Amino acid sequence: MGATAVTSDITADMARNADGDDVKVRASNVIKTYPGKDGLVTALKGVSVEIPQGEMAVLLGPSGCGKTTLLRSIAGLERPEGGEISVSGRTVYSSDHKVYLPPERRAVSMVFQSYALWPHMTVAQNIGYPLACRKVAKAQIAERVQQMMDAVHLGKYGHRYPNQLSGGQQQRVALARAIIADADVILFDEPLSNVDARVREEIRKQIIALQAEFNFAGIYVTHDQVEAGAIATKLIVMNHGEIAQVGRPQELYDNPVSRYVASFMGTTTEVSGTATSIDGMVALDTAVGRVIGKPTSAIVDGDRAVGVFRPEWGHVVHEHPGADHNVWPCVVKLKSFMGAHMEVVVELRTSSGAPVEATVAAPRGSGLREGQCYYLHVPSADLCVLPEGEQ
Ligand SMILES: Nc1ncnc2c1ncn2[C@@H]1O[C@H](COP(=O)(O)OP(=O)(O)OP(=O)(O)O)[C@@H](O)[C@H]1O
Repeated sequence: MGATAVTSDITADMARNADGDDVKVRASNVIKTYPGKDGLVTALKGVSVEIPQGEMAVLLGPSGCGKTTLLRSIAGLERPEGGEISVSGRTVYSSDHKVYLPPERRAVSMVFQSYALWPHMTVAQNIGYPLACRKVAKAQIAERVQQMMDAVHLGKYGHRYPNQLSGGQQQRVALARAIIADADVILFDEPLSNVDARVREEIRKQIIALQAEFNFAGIYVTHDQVEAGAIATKLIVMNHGEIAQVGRPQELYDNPVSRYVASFMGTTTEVSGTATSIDGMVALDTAVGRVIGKPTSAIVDGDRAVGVFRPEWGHVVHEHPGADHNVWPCVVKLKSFMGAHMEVVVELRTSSGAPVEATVAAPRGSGLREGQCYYLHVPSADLCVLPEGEQ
């Protein structure tokens, strides 16, 4: 990293947002490029995020969308070309004011995918290391280490070395080490991708419990939508170095503002058409007839748009349900057993003759048969209408 100009201001007011939250990380208009084979690659195109105390922000998106670059820029492991980053109200990076604080001066802890434990140190020594660096008294370190080992259920493993632990246990040591330092902010770089599914779920629950106990602000990178939904209080979906949408996981699932976010958050069926607005709702003229839904992004009359719904928003029924909108005759093409429910693919009749397929979740025992005719009903209050745009 280049020369280090250090001027940082700390003010309590800077850390409050308009809602009065104590903002622990604020990134404003962060730009980062890398040299690529065919010129510069812009990994972050002016990204802004705000993470208050006690929130777990999850950066979610496909490979290459810029999640790790944003996390590493906040940690100080990457140096952006533009924008501003503050941690607990202190400017740690500013392109305008030529501020760059190195990682060790940013009051952030980090948990890596690779655990990054010292192999020659015991579990207790690894966990106590941040306190030993600060020259905390030995008796106090021993007490805090025991407390942290108990918190991550490794109370009896203090004397072991990392190579005598499973991957999941090693990651719990790394977690304890990150938390013992009392950092306001803990950054998690895909911490669970090296552990198996069962252990992953266990550690995920432990991270949630530890955050409730220690009240740090977390930023967590993953490309696993299920993991993101389970752990996030604030989900940040990224796309090509930009933020596509921010909100609680359920908001993004129920009210995506783009087809990209809709499909990234889970299975969708899409029906495209031309929009006309009616009383706050939008009607689409489509190949399956009129589709009515709620606009979750700005749509004006005449726009090309898509009606989007999730499997569990649709109902495949034997008799016409009597609703005025969004009822279509259909034929069941395929039924798959999914454990808690059946996934049913139905084909809808269209004016053009080209079939439209929809995926619907049906209760087990609903008696649907492949090849038989039914009605598909999607309540208009659930169905989202989104700009056709790019996916
Ligand atoms: N050190 C580097 N040198 C050159 N290009 C890089 C470097 N690091 C990242 N990039 C590029 O920047 C873009 C964003 O990468 P980044 O690693 O932040 O994405 P990501 O969303 O974290 O992906 P993944 O989930 O695969 O880790 C990609 O196009 C990547 O190829």
